[in-house]
Amino acid sequence: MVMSGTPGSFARSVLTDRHPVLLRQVADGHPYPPDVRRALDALAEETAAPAAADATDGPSMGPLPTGAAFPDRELWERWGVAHYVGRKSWYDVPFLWAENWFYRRLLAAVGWFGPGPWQGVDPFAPVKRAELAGAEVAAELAALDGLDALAPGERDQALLRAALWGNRADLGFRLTADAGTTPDSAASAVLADDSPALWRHLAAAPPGTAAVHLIADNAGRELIPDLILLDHLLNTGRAATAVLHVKPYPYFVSDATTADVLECVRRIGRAPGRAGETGVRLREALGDGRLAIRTHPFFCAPLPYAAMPGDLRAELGGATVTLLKGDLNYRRLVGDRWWPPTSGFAAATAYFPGPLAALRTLKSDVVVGLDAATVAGLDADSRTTGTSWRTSGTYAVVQTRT
Ligand SMILES: O=P(O)(O)OC[C@@]1(O)O[C@H](CO)[C@@H](O)[C@@H]1O
Repeated sequence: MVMSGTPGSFARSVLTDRHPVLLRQVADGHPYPPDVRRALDALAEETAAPAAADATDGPSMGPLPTGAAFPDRELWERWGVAHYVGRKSWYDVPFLWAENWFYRRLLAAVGWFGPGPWQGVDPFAPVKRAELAGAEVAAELAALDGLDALAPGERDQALLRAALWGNRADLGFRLTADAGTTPDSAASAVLADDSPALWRHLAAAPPGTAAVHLIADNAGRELIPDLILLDHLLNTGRAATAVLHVKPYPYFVSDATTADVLECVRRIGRAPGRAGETGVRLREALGDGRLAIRTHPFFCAPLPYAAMPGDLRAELGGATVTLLKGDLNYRRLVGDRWWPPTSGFAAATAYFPGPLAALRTLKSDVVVGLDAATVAGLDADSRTTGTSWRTSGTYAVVQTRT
């Protein structure tokens, strides 16, 4: 199990380096009143790094307020709140637990669940909005015009790759990315690429039957290529229906919510050329139900997908394929554990209720399904550069179990 406070680990650095920066960014993002600012400061203090770099003690994880501000209490109780909250230090719990409770507490601090005037105001909206208005998004949408020049197979692959590398545009990752950790495009590589198997699997579905589910990760520059990929699958008949699973509330900085889906569809539709046409089709597909949005609460659980509840299991079990986007979904898919990187992907995901494909850039320590020679080469490179190949965002995987 990856723990939150292991000395020198990536997980610990998320708590000690990334979370304080994020709390400051949230406080600066909206003109929050003094009580919200005090609550954010209190969360920063409670979660601050222990004085010694190898210590895992410190204040225990604090509770949420009672009553209306904690409408999801029952769920969190089911997810294990009694084991950790009020009992364990932030640095002495599973990494997944620490991160998820942190984001849930952050939402409480800013009044997301209300009641009150800040109810439903996304604390991450300012950064999400800035990204959507940026030049990168405009350029990526304009690049769609070039797709006409490609052969159909190349077009498929270009759109899949866009969705894959879109995962690099994670606003949480960029909170602490610096010159030493900014992904180097020239060195980027897909370390395991099962995309041919994914395309074969989709082609094998009887015409007009395929249901493609996509468990989304980040909004903005990741969600746009995800939506474009889903439109492409619908438009070319490889999917009869598509289901987009997003978070029920703002989470992990830039994770997509329903509001973000609508913003992205609007942004795509406002673009000239092919992108604009895609935006029109996406609106139609949402309107006629070929593209559905789901917001299952389990997507905000501090647990691996092996623990998914029966209703979600049944829904994903009916998918022709489920595409899982991003790093956090990958951690939850294989279990947040120190797997040897050469462990089998199929074995780690055998419990999953249907065919699946993980599209993920590597931004945390967990990985499976790599060959030994690749791992040896990457380890040697990391020793030379001092930057871990597992967390730099330089590498990616497309792994399937069909
Ligand atoms: O899931 P994503 O957006 O690809 O990545 C999220 C991430 O960068 O943020 C978390 C740390 O804050 C980790 O789970 C992971 O490394």
